[in-house]
Amino acid sequence: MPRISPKRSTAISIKPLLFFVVLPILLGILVTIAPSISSRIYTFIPTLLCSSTRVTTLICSRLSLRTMATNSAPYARERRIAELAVQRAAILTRAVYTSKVKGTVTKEDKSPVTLADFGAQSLVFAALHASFPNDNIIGEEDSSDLRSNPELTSLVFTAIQDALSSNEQGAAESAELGTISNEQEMLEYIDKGDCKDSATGRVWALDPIDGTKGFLRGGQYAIALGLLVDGEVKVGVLGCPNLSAGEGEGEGVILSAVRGQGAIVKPMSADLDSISEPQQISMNQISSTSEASFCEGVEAGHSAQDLQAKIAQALGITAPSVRMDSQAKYAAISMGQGEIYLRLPTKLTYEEKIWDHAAGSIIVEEAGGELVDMYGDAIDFSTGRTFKRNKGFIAMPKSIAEDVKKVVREFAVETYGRWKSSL
Ligand SMILES: Nc1ncnc2c1ncn2[C@@H]1O[C@H](COP(=O)(O)OS(=O)(=O)O)[C@@H](OP(=O)(O)O)[C@H]1O
Ligand SMILES: [Mg+2]
Repeated sequence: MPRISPKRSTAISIKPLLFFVVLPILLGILVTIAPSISSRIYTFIPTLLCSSTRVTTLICSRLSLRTMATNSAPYARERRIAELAVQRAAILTRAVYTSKVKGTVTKEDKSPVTLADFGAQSLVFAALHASFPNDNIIGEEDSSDLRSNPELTSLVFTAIQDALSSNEQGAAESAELGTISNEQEMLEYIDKGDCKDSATGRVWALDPIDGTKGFLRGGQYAIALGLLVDGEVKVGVLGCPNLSAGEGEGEGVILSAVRGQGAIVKPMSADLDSISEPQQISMNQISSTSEASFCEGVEAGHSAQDLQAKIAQALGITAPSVRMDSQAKYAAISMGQGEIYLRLPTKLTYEEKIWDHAAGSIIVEEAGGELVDMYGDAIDFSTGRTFKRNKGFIAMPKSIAEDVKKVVREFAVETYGRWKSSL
């Protein structure tokens, strides 16, 4: 039962008194003296309203001018901090890859995690906390494997200190990106990613190393960071240390996108703040599915490769699939290095993770692509840490989207039936 506060019950008891006694007296006085003052009241009230509206408008316009001066486009600051945080995390992951000790442990779900996953997560969360302390965060890792392993904890902390000292930041930048002073603080940052709700407010989703198996074998991997606002991805940043923007370009790219503003790529080693006109990226808007090449995951346990091969054949694709770990697949097709990404489930009980798609999805969409599930339905990012309304993810350029969706839907219905979410 809702409780009535004492204040509210007093208000109820004096209401009749106000209504039946005080109000008639005031009305009486007003009627008597109205002829002399009513005209003044009637002109005073609109004047008051107008001037307060003008003051409000003036304040608002001053504030928005200031905001525009420092932050010319929506989410400019979020994109910038996310890019810098991902770049700093990549310094750590690259250093761990070349060092002998990777600190690999097996998680409860049997997947590997390395000291680089923990270090990257801690660095990115320190940056988000420094710049956006009120935002929520969903992160793949937690600190439980570290808290029971002091040796690994110390290795992660050392890797973080090395990355911080080799990242040549100015004082202002390190204030924006935060630092990590001791092991306890590092563990606390790692555990900031325990948010469960992705439907309301501002929520960042991070995979500190997407494609950990790819990372370990020297293949593709990605540091993937997305910002959701009320369940919709608004900003995405993908750091792909082993991917190139094209022939003759160096290895290592950072892709980013803001909803409605297109997608861009920058060299990973660049001074990101000094790039005033970054390179826009766009998908190949081919006219027929038979011209496409398609990407899929390396691990046979992560997507139904046999079914994907049949779908490719039905689409008239003759080129062999390009197998690649991580969201580098989204990055590759967004830069026109391939056209279609197929990820159909090996079992319907597996729920795809929000951090495995948040950043990649917006980059593909802003590069002129479409991302839907295997039945052609929109992807719903509002269901928490995992996707509860979608199975099977497909991405392609808009120009061939209708044809691809039709074929994939037919195979999906035939293979899995019409899966229904329990939500
Ligand atoms: N059964 C199953 N089905 C689908 N996806 C799964 C499955 N098991 C794990 N994962 C997630 O796959 C993430 C790696 O995806 P990839 O695209 O790199 O897969 S692949 O290795 O290239 O096949 C991997 O992310 P990381 O753990 O960050 O590497 C997992 O989140
Ligand atoms: Mg991961």
